[in-house]
Amino acid sequence: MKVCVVGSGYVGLVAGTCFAESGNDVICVDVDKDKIDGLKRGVIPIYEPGLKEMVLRNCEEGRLNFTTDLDLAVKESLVCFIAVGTPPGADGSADLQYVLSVARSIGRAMESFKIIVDKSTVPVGTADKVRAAVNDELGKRGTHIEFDVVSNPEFLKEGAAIDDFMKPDRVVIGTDNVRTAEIMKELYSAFMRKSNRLLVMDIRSAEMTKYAANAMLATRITFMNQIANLCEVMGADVMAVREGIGSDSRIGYDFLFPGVGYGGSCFPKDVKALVKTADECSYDFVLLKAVETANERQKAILSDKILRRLGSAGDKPLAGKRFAIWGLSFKPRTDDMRDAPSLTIINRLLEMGASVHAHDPEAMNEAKKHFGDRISYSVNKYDLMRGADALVIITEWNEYRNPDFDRIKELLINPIIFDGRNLYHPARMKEAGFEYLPIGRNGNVVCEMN
Ligand SMILES: NC(=O)C1=CN([C@@H]2O[C@H](COP(=O)(O)OP(=O)(O)OC[C@H]3O[C@@H](n4cnc5c(N)ncnc54)[C@H](O)[C@@H]3O)[C@@H](O)[C@H]2O)C=CC1
Ligand SMILES: O=C(O)[C@H]1O[C@H](OP(=O)(O)OP(=O)(O)OC[C@H]2O[C@@H](n3ccc(=O)[nH]c3=O)[C@H](O)[C@@H]2O)[C@H](O)[C@@H](O)[C@@H]1O
Repeated sequence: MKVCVVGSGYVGLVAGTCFAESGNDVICVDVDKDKIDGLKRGVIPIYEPGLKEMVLRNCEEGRLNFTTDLDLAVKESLVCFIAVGTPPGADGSADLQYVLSVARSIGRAMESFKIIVDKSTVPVGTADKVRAAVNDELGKRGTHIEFDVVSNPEFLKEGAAIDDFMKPDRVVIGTDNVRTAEIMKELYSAFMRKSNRLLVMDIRSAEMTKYAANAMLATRITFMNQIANLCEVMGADVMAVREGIGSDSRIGYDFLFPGVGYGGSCFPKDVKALVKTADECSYDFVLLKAVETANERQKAILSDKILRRLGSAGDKPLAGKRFAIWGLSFKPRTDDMRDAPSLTIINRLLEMGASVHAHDPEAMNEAKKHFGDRISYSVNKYDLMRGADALVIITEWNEYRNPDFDRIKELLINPIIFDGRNLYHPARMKEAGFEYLPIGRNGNVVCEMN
């Protein structure tokens, strides 16, 4: 099938590449000329495991192409995906300017029947706006061409994007047209081997499904963060509690890891957008508003602990203190720093007068865009600890899981570790001579917890 994907970011590039991998002819479009020029030379603009190899292979075999020429891509394709950003506007609602601008461009370019698929995360009712924008452009041209608008939200996770796309738990197709549903089923058939859960539903339900999924996951994480905070005061251990509740098949173990608050390009903005959608309909979504507030507080948990343990009086209570940071990206296996908790935590440490020295396996270039030379960076994860007052763990990269603790103890001024991701066993850290401050753990757990 001939497919174009407009927007070659995390979602568009992964979707386009996976569609090419399953034998389709795909053109990925972007307005960013540098990005497209780079992709043509095999330079992948993001870090996503497995993506580079797959892009190179499909380009070489001629099924995957890159262009800034949207007109040409649209003319040559039956299915046109919109996969551009929907960032939060000033009031928290999803900013649809990029989606609607692409819809207009498609309306100006199309010469035959098209299936226009909205893959960006968009509020309920956006498909109607896309349809109106395309019709408006066709009207300006004084022409009538049939087209269909489909909602096909994406559920991939960064860091596991290819696997999530090729082996999805489900694919959601929102359409009111049976023939279009069949074409979409054919396009996705290669990915339906793990589960045959291709769910065809009405467009508005498909649009809502995406927000409901992200809001549910954000709520679940927030719930666990609050349980962890309570465990800490009550002397319980949140990792034992996780085992205890996760074993109930109605609850399950996934997405119950407490930490420094959820971040990333989607949970924060999608929770905000859903609250805003509800507000616009005069529905007070109290639960999600509380989730947002609780998550903001959670991002301050680590810096609050640091302040309590190492702070002094005055308006710069951490002046003269030096911190080694492990992990900058919002989660492991990505270089994405959009809404990363590390931004809040590090800014807070800097405001309190501390100096910050950071390591991340992939995100240091991204971090430089945010912090510039206000912090220093180290490609070696131990060097930055020399003379530091404590180690602060923000992101759970695998390479931090079994470090050389003797070396850490030698380098730090104080053997203190503030762990925002509960990577180590508290009892063992105590034996090793560390003062270990995880999230919601008491160190009395005798058995190993996963
Ligand atoms: N990042 C993720 O893990 C996921 C994102 N989503 C949703 O997918 C959408 C896209 O997200 P990302 O891929 O992360 O965004 P991104 O920011 O990585 O990529 C968007 C791309 O669109 C391009 N673009 C903007 N306007 C354009 C235009 N008029 N024509 C052509 N290209 C244009 C930009 O240059 C950029 O390369 C958002 O709605 C997001 O909420 C959904 C699931 C997962
Ligand atoms: O709409 C999106 O963009 C995507 O958002 C999330 O994916 P992503 O943001 O890539 O990453 P997650 O693994 O979901 O992590 C999000 C945040 O939650 C945090 N998290 C996750 C899981 C957990 O148990 N605890 C926890 O604190 C992570 O550290 C991270 O900050 C969803 O998981 C995807 O299904 C969705 O498609």
